[in-house]
Parts: sequence; structure tokens; C-alpha cells
Amino acid sequence: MAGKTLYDKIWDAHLVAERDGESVIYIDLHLIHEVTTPQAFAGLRAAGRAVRRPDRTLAVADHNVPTEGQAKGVDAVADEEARLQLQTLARNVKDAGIEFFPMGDIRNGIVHVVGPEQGRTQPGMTIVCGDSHTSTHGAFGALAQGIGTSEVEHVLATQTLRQRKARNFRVWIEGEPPPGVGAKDYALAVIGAIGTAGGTGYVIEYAGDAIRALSMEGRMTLCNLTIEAGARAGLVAPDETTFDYMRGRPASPKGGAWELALENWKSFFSDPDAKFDREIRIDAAALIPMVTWGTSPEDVVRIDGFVPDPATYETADKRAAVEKALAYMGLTAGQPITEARIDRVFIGSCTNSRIEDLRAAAAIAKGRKVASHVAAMVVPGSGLVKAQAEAEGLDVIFREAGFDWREPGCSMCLAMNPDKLQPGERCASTSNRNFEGRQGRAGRTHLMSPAMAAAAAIAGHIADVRDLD
Ligand SMILES: CC(C)[C@H](C(=O)O)[C@@H](O)C(=O)O
Ligand code: SF4
Repeated sequence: MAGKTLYDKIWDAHLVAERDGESVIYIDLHLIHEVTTPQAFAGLRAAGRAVRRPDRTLAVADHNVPTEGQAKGVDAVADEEARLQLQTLARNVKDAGIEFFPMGDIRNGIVHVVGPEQGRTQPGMTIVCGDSHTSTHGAFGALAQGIGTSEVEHVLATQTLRQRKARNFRVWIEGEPPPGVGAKDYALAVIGAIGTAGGTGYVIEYAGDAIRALSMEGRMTLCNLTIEAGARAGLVAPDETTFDYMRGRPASPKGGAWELALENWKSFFSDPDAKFDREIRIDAAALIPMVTWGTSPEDVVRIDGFVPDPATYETADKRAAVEKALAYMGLTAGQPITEARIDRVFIGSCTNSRIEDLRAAAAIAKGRKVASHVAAMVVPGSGLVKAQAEAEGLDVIFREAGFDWREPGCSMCLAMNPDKLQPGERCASTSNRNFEGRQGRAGRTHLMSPAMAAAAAIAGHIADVRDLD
């Protein structure tokens, strides 16, 4: 019998029932936030059901929260819909006895930053959240999937999820990356290579020495963006880097339980003879920093590259799509991407708001100044990341350089709170989506790494971080 992949192993360990190809799997951890849960709780209540495992559920407030004045509390949130969602979540979790880090609590932050930080996210687990970027948690070798609101209700009620098993896809990333290249560039390179539908129907496991060399923060960035390649989840097998990160977290196993957990976690890897349905290889040594030029995460270009010319595409559909994207983005075919002058910079989001991301951006910002026409902001992923950054003096570096230093939340990753682009504004952003209107109506988003976003802030246009003097 052929060996098993990491995905197969986690799947098999959680399989409750199977019929006609459809399965029921047990869910170890259910993360919830204010946007995708009100209807689910209302549905439960209407059906007279209780939350099955409040102890395996954790709630945060992240999408709607303002990134200034959080100490004033939820009742002071200006937007009525946001305020109502935040108040509803607080009531629902209280009624159900679910642990909740409300806005202003130092442990609160973006759900995909908080789960790992608290040690709630653990290797070998099944994790769900009514949020597409749940794939982030795959960095720990957990099967972590985004689910819809009706599935949120199903998980709240039963602690299980119904689904069909996906296929196995392995992405090898090998070689020594050049300076300035990291996890965000790997992710953009993968999406650029396979497209936003390239991962459809698959769970992607990342393997290779360049993956082994990544920190947990880097692995989270990569798994976070896996959803933008269309895959159901991303995975990295746990190793010493993972275990080091887990050690001593509030919810990590302690004492004898730690040894037992370690032994279990170490069994989660793909067997050498496991069969993958698809595999690709990326040479990390051949990469340079990557940015997006268009309105899809697959619209990727090397920083020494040019805005594409619609005429060079094969199909009429594609030519029309590229023309539309260029018009929306206010770019001209054939111009160097570094000519794009920016108005705003956003360093944050569940892709890149962890301590290592902030350190990378601060290393570039240090002793330099944000260009006078640029408004730049740094939004830590959680209160604990913010506190850590402040303990390291990163806030001072950012402020002295002219960045705004904010309180945690999803912020300008999506236009669901006061942090938004104005129509026509161009933003260098460390987030994960560049769709039309994503950061505000008619706003223009270029995705890139924290170091590259900081470099753009200083240069005032999209810039190669390696060229800064
Ligand atoms: C609001 C939420 C449902 C949404 C998601 O699922 O991804 C958001 O987090 C996003 O990034 O667009
Ligand atoms: S930071 Fe952005 S991508 Fe992440 S959960 Fe929030 S809105 Fe979604």
C-alpha cells in the first residue's frame, strides 16, 4: 500500500463517517469572528440547539474594529452595522460560554494571528473558521479550512463538518533565496505560476529546503495566500521550528502532556512513498521580489518587470480582461512597474502583520522618511504583536519615519472599517487581495512583502527594496 500524505493522515485521524464519497470529519478548533457568525447563532437559536463544544471554539473581533480609539469600547464604534455585529458577537459568545477576546483586550487581533499566537492552533488538528484565510493555520501542519456561514452553524451544533475529500498537490520550493526574497514572494510566484484556479480541488502541501528554512511567520504568510491559488488549504509539515514556536504558548500542552503532544505531532508528515496528484517545483534562487500589477492575485510581475501589454495575450477574453485591469489600475502597457507612483501604504493583514513582518518593514524604515506625498500605516495583527513591537522599539522607528502606528484589526485589508482608500488612490499593501474595490471604492492595490511596502513608502513609488540607498 502506498504511503499517506500529510493531508491523508490528518483526514483519516478525523474521519467520523463516510458515505458515497461524502464524509463527516471531526473539528478540533472552531475560530469565529463578528462577520460570519450572527446568522449562524440565530439559526442555532431558532432550532433550539446549543453550541456543542464551546471549549473548542474561540472568538475575536477583527474585521469591523476601528484601529484607533479601541479603549473607548464597542459602543463607541461609529458605524452602526459594525457596532451591531460586534455587540451581537459579544452577546452570542457570552450566552454560549465561548472564550472571547473583545476589542481592546491585548489578546485580541486578527483571527489568523490570534489562534497561533495563543497556541490554540496545533499540528495535526482540523481547524475551521467562517473566513477564507483560515488556510493560514496550515503552517502548523493543521488541516485548516475556510467555511461558509451555514457550515459555521453546522460546526457550532455538531463539532463536525460534511465535505468531500480534496486531492493532494505538492509545491516544492528549493534553493537559497536571494536577499530581499521571502515567503510573500514565494506565494506570489506560486499564484503567478498556477493561477487563481490552479489549486482548485486540492490541498497544497509545501515542501523543500526553502520551506524548512522559513520561520513560522513565513510559513503562515505562504499558507495564508494558498487560498488565492484556489486551493482548499495549505500545509507545511511540522518540524523543530514549529515545536519551538509552540513551546510555552498559553494553550500549548504543558508538562507530561507536552511530551505526548510532541510524539503525536511528529507523526504528521507525508510518507516518502506517498502519492500526490500534482507536483510543481519553484527555484527560490531564481526569484526576485514580486508585486502585483492588476486586480487579481495572479497578476504578478517581478520588480524589474513591466506592466503587461494586452496584445501579447492569446485569447480575446484574456486581452479584454488585461485591458480592463490596466484601465482600473491606471497603468500603461509596457511601463516599468517601478514607475507606479503610490499614495498610500498598508502594512498589516493576516498575511503580514506578525512580529517578523513588522521587523522586516522596520529594518527598511529605520533612519529613513516616508515620501511626503504618501500616507503610510502599520497595523499590528494583534495586541500582543503590538506590545512586542513596542518593547522592541519598532513603533518609534515607524513613527520617526512618518508611518502611522495603529491598533490591531483587519484594517485596510478590506473596506469594512474606517481604514479605506479614496477613489483612485494607489496603495502598496502587504495584504492578500487586490480585487476591484477591495481596499475602498475605486482604490488600487499592489500586493507585496512588508520590506517592499516599506521601500515603496520611502521611495514614493513601487520600488525594489534592494535598490534603497
Ligand atoms: C469577511 C470574511 C468573510 C472574508 C473572508 O472570508 O475572507 C474576509 O476575511 C476577506 O478577507 O475577504
Ligand atoms: S486581514 Fe484581511 S484577509 Fe485577513 S481575515 Fe481580515 S479581512 Fe480577511
